[in-house]
Amino acid sequence: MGGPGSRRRVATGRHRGADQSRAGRRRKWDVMTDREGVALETAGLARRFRRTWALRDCDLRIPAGVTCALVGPNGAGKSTLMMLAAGLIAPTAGSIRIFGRTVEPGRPQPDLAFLSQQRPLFPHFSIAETLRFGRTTNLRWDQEYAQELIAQAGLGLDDRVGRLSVGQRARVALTLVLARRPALLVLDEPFAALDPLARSHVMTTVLREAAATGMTTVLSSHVISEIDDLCDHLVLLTGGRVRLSGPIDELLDRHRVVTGPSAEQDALRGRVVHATTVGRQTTALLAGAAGEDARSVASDRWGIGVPTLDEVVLAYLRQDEDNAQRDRDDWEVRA
Ligand SMILES: Nc1ncnc2c1ncn2[C@@H]1O[C@H](COP(=O)(O)OP(=O)(O)OP(=O)(O)O)[C@@H](O)[C@H]1O
Repeated sequence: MGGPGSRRRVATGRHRGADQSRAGRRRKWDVMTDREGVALETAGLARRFRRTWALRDCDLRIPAGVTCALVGPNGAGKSTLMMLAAGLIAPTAGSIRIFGRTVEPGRPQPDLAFLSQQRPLFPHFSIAETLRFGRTTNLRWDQEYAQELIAQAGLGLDDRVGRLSVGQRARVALTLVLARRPALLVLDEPFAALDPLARSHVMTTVLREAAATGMTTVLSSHVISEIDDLCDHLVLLTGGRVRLSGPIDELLDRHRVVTGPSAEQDALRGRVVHATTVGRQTTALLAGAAGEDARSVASDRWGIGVPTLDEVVLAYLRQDEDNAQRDRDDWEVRA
């Protein structure tokens, strides 16, 4: 298990200078965009669909330049947050700002490019026609880069979109958003339905762009192992609320996973996010416990380690599940 210090994410400084010539060429697209500071900020953001609150009390800050994973179970509000950021729907309450500018629903946002889960493309268009469509419908468009990405994908401009594989279509759809040179790229489940090779191509393309230009990326996914290598920032949504948010290294450092005798687990009380007991052994995720600090609540009979991202996310999801079950039981007792 690597400690927090050993985690070095690909999207960070190490690869920033990877392709200086390309970075230089791209600087013209940085105009009018503050890539320092905060990329996305929400205050009391909420969205209701009829009687369902898809998102509530959402106060978030995603710094510029990070690659941020938006995770959470089905129906947690991930797509809703992304659509609010893209200005495709209006908030019921609160506000959302992209690089300091309040998002006004329906107004174009040249700094942001959003790719929805459906990856909308016209099947009867050739790739050349698809790129032409991109050029005419976007305020900012880098045709040279679009063609470069299509060539990298091994595709021809005459290829018909309707005859492409799911993975190839994903790369055309990604080209359409990247050629807009966004300062903030928002991808809703970009790896869904992709085989491992196609997934890796999509990841590499996004990382290269982020490394060369400092682009901020927010992407949703259900597969933690997928985002673990790719992202340096995490937002966990459950039931329309932000459950965890921050740099992944810091989140891991604020938790410890402990394994020890279940007879002693009362000593951990107050720190446990979630515990699982099998036989006489308990494994628990402790919050707010870094290094020696965890030793103050767990005796020498407990093993203490830095959790994986998977362990942290799962513990919070299980805690929510347990709380929901407890609420249901309370209702039944009262009824
Ligand atoms: N257009 C809509 N009309 C009614 N309810 C909606 C609409 N869009 C979303 N919802 C509801 O809002 C909640 C959040 O949905 P959302 O799609 O944002 O979740 P999600 O985290 O993206 O889920 P998934 O991982 O399944 O894509 C759900 O309860 C969903 O049913």
